[in-house]
Parts: sequence; structure tokens; C-alpha cells
Amino acid sequence: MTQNIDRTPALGETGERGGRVLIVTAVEAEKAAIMRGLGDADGIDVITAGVGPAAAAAETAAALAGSPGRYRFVLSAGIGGGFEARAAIGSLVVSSEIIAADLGAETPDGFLSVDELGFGSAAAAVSAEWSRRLHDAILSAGLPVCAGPVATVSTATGSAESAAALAKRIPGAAAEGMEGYGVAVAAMKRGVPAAELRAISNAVGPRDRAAWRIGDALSALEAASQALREVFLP
Ligand SMILES: O=C(O)c1cccc(C(=O)CC[C@H]2O[C@@H](n3cnc4c(=O)[nH]cnc43)[C@H](O)[C@@H]2O)c1
Repeated sequence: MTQNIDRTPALGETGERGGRVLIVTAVEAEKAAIMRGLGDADGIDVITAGVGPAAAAAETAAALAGSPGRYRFVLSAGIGGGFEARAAIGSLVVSSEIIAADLGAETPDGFLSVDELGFGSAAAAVSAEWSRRLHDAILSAGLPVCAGPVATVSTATGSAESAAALAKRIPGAAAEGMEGYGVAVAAMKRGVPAAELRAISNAVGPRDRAAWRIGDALSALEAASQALREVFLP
């Protein structure tokens, strides 16, 4: 289930695709942080799609369908939960994989993924080359960053048991968000490479709203976006 897939065309293999980058956030505060970091960078569109994989997929699909050939890369970006010992609050995670972690069936013996059910794949295509370039640019800027699987969930994890089960199911899981799989599937269906960036606001585990550091995560997202200018600009 956690196998890395890179079915999308390689970086530079733009074919008929245009030169712009599409960044999809869930909420306005994430968009604003990214725009502050990007400054007056041309060639990048940042949109707010709403919370959850369905809204993310619908808005991404609409943006790509509305301007066929306009985009060469799509990034799902926002704040997220970090898995213990992988991603601390205020750090950044770049996707090596994007996994729909709760897409499947519950059985008396545990969770079965759609892969195990034979209904497709819970892993959306991630561009390994784009992910590497994003990771390296953020690292070069001196920001704390790791590359790892990012889980997409419809219900944010809220207990130690669920966090442990997820970490077991997705070896090396680094972050959790609610939109990446939707964005990546919409991009994949249009043949546009995609990846995900999460700035960590909270630990994945027992719900503790008072411990969330949304301001720190938004500052990290802004700093990462500044570092990514050189990657995105033609
Ligand atoms: O009030 C709560 O307990 C609560 C729990 C989980 C998520 C929320 C949100 O309002 C955040 C939704 C928004 O932020 C991303 N996000 C941030 N941290 C996590 C997480 O640990 N697990 C899943 N998603 C997270 C998410 O992508 C949404 O866009 C409130």
C-alpha cells in the first residue's frame, strides 16, 4: 500500500503543458502565508479549495479543466499533523508518497485498504523529481524538513491508538493532512505531476487543541514558500 508510484511525466517533460504552477490550500490563512513567502513571483496561482479531500479534488479538477495545458505542476500545501519522531511542530514535510489512509473497509480483523480490496490504489502518484527539488530547496534555506509519506484522512486522527495504527500501516509516515490525495488524484487524471507540502502545527495523536501551534506552522509555510521561488520560477 505504501509503494511509491511515479506515473506522472518527469520534470522538464512538459509536452503541451504550460509553464505555470498551481498551489492548492484548504483555507485562506494558508494561502496568505504562501503568498507572503512567494512575494511578487510570477507564474504561480494559489487557490483555496476548502477542507477535506473532496473539496480539494473538485477545486483542483476545476482549475485544471478550466485552463487545459496551463500548469506544469500542482502542489497541495498547508498545515498538518506530524508523526512522532518524524516531524516536529514548526518543521516541514515534503511528500515521498501520498496515501489515502482511511480509504478502504473496516473488518473485525482490522482495516483493509482499497488495494487489498482490489478496488484500485490508496497511493496517488507523486512526482519524485519535484518532491526532491522542493525538499532540497527548503533544506538549503536552513529550514527543518524531511521527506516522507503523507497520509490523507477525512477524520483527523485523535487518539494514540489510531496514530499507532496509521504509523504501522504506513511505514515511515511523516505527516497527516486532509487534502493531498484529492489534489494529487485530480492532477494525475490530467497528467500533471503533483506533490504535497505540510508545515507541522500539531502532533498526530490524542486531540489537544490547546497544543496546536498554527502560527508557527504558518510562519514555516511562509519561509518554505520563499525558498521555493527558485524552484517554481522558470
Ligand atoms: O479542533 C480539532 O480538534 C481539529 C482537529 C483536526 C483538524 C482540525 C482542523 O481544523 C484542521 C483542518 C485543516 O488542517 C489540516 N490539519 C492540520 N493538522 C492536522 C492533523 O493533525 N490531521 C489532519 N489534518 C490536519 C488539514 O489538512 C485541514 O486542512 C481541527
